[in-house]
Amino acid sequence: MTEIHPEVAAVTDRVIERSRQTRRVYLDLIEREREGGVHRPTLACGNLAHGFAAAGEDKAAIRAGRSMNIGIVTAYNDMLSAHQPYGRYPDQIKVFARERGATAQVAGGTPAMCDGVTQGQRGMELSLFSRDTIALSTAVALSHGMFDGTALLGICDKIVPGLMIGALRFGHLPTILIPAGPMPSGLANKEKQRIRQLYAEGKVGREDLLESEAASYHGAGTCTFYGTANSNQMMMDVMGLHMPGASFINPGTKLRQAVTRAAIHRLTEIGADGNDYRPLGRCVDEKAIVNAVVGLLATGGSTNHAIHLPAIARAAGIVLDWEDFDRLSGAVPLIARVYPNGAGDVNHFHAAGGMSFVIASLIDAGLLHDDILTVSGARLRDHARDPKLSGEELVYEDAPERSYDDTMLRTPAKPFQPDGGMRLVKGNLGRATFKTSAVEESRRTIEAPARVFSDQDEVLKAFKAGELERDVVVVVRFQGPRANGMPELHKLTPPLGVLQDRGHKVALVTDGRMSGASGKVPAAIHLSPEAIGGGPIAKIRDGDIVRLSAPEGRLEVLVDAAELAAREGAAAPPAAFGTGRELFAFMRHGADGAEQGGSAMLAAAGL
Ligand SMILES: O=C(O)[C@H](O)[C@@H](O)[C@H](O)[C@H](O)COP(=O)(O)O
Ligand code: SF4
Repeated sequence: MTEIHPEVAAVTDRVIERSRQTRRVYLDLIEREREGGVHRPTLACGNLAHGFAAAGEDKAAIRAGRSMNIGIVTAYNDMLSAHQPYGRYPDQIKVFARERGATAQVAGGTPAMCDGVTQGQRGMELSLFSRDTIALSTAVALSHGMFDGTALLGICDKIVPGLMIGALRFGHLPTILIPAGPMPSGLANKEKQRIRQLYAEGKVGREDLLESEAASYHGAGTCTFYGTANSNQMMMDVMGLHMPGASFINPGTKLRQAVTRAAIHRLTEIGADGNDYRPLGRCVDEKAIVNAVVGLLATGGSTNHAIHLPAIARAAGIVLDWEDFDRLSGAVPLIARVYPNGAGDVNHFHAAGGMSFVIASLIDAGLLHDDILTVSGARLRDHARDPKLSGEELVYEDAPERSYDDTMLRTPAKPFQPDGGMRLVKGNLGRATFKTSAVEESRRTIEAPARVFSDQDEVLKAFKAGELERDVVVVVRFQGPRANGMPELHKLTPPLGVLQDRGHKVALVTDGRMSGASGKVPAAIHLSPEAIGGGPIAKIRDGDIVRLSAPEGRLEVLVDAAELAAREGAAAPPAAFGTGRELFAFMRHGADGAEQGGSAMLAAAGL
């Protein structure tokens, strides 16, 4: 087995050391929950009878309590193309559970926001907090205490993080993630992006744009860009929380169903009453969390995980910060280019070798921890195998030695770039995330006059009015968790991309977020401290020179320190009403920083 890379080992030790106290508290909690928590055998008759009243053919087995009862937590809805296939999963899962003498019940559902539907709309201001709403819904579902194992049905952006945060508070239960897979490839993402830029320039009309979008997002399954949803799949793979090869099999295929079936069968084998107990809270340890960061950096994954991963880690008593990301980014090379970091999409990535290639390459280079507690029972290296059907039977084959497509995949020895796709930039404005994997090298240092906004729609208006036709650092503030819920500002990508393509030096600096599908425009995002509460971003004025540089790890406004300190910060826009945003005011008021996960829920819980 390859020695673990010294920097990966050092960061892992740093996380273990920093988390020692909180991790101890967490492990004690899940031990108490296992020993004395709310369980079917300890429920009163009235409780139990309510729990199995509608269980039909499973009633006797649930009542007897001699086999695993799986709690399904499902984020099914028709809004997310990725989650639409889940509508039929619970009935299938019940059949698969019965095949192993177990039972399954839908413990509860969670909301799931499609960021594609809300992108650029008011709903996006609920997006980040929908993650914590999902965590709360997961806790409500599992609080019934009827279950000995958990199956989580969720794929997209905040849904996997929310399900994980909620399920980790029931971390004494064995838990498996059940993906549904990407939609088949439609219109190429780069062509979609080209039509969007033409529309932003007024060169094509709404009908042409809609036609292009509908050809790209054309069916059931996850969107095929490598955004937050597909980054979630990769992370669950390298954390060992999926069955091997589960992530990128298309929905509605026999192979997809076979892997789901194998996942449920496996779940019935890792319960507390068996001889291979694998509780979620022990699977998600410091090594698994570091693996998720390494996988994210090596594949150019979504910047949103700079926010979600610290939140997931906190739920397991683990403290992860942006220095960890930055130090790992210096050691972990970029070995995959999937749109927006390249031309191909996740279907092409999967066909080119996909996660088998990534897991094998990173473990063999000592960059991933191989010795983690996987749900499959195998070492992580053995997850680098491809699921196939032999007749009706699921078999795993060694990934073929591929003359892999090196426009999509490279080995760590010959990477696309020597360092991972995500850097920490800091200076007199605070700390921010800068994703470099989709930004041309020549654009990773930008110094230009600022043009300051407090609203993304104002940026679009200024673009349309021709006010941005120059070298410019667009500063959009009051977009942090406590201001307006930290929406993604992905709608700014096409106009800023147009300016960039016209030869201007362009960058974005914001305390908000971008989509995992954003890419080509250099951006310092998640800037902390945010404008609300006095972050220096509130003091930047039109014309100030702002410099951001990924190679230098710096983000600065070039204004004399005394002058900057003497400036009054801009006033925050009024709190938003409408589209339900007022209902989330308590989450805005209590949210902590993006680096901690931007969560009022975790902050108030003392986690
Ligand atoms: O972080 C992400 O991956 C995004 O939130 C993604 O889920 C979102 O839906 C994008 O908006 C889709 O991309 P388009 O908006 O470009 O279609
Ligand atoms: S990937 Fe984004 S746009 Fe696609 S279904 Fe998921 S949330 Fe919606």
